[in-house]
Amino acid sequence: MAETKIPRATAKRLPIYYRYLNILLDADKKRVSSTELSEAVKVDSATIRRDFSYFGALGKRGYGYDVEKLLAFFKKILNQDTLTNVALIGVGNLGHALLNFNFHKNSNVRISAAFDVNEAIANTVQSGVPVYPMTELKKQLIEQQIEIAILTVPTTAVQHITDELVDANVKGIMNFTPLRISVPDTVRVQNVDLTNELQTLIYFIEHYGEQLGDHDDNED
Ligand SMILES: NC(=O)c1ccc[n+]([C@@H]2O[C@H](COP(=O)([O-])OP(=O)(O)OC[C@H]3O[C@@H](n4cnc5c(N)ncnc54)[C@H](O)[C@@H]3O)[C@@H](O)[C@H]2O)c1
Repeated sequence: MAETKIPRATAKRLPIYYRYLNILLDADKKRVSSTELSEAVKVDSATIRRDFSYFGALGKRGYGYDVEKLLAFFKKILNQDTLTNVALIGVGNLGHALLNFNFHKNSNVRISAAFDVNEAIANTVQSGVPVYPMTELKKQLIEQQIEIAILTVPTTAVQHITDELVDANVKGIMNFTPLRISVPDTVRVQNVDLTNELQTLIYFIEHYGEQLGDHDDNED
């Protein structure tokens, strides 16, 4: 099951389904139809059925989906039962904001170590997270078995740091810098660019105006 290859757009929707299913469980709901789910998460029901179909037939015709079963299933797929420790590199404006936020509500992910070249911030604790000097990067990542890193450093430093992360066996990088980084095939990069997202939003509003629905995601 873990090896199922799913489209990126489907993967991006899984946490949305997961969050809503938790709400249903808290409300003691035993089952949910794809139409109900569709209205709640603002994804059309055909897409939901197709997304779920990548994992085999999970629902029953005329019955819908069993909330508990579906939740258990997503929990496993999304690794919700294991805590994932993440490193943050660059404790500046954006880094501080992320440390402060630290994915509280999504308790299976947390930033457990931060790194910065600035001596004034290295060897301090920020929002409950230890900040290490860059000289300790590889040692700490390996010791703490951290395989995911968030990059919030200036663009000038980003490729060099990426190479160090790769050398420390990091498997996934969330890149907040506007620069596209080079990594080997074994490493996955997720770029986050707020300017792009805003520009896309402005484009859609200017070109499609009132035809817009609630879509918040690109299709595959
Ligand atoms: N993706 C987005 O939506 C978004 C939004 C804002 C900022 N950014 C980007 O995020 C990055 C950080 O922005 P910021 O406003 O927090 O910058 P900042 O200058 O406030 O912080 C950068 C931090 O990185 C540290 N740093 C510098 N060189 C380093 C190195 N070689 N190794 C380790 N740490 C190093 C600095 O000491 C500083 O603490 C920039 O690349 C910026 O373009 C992205």
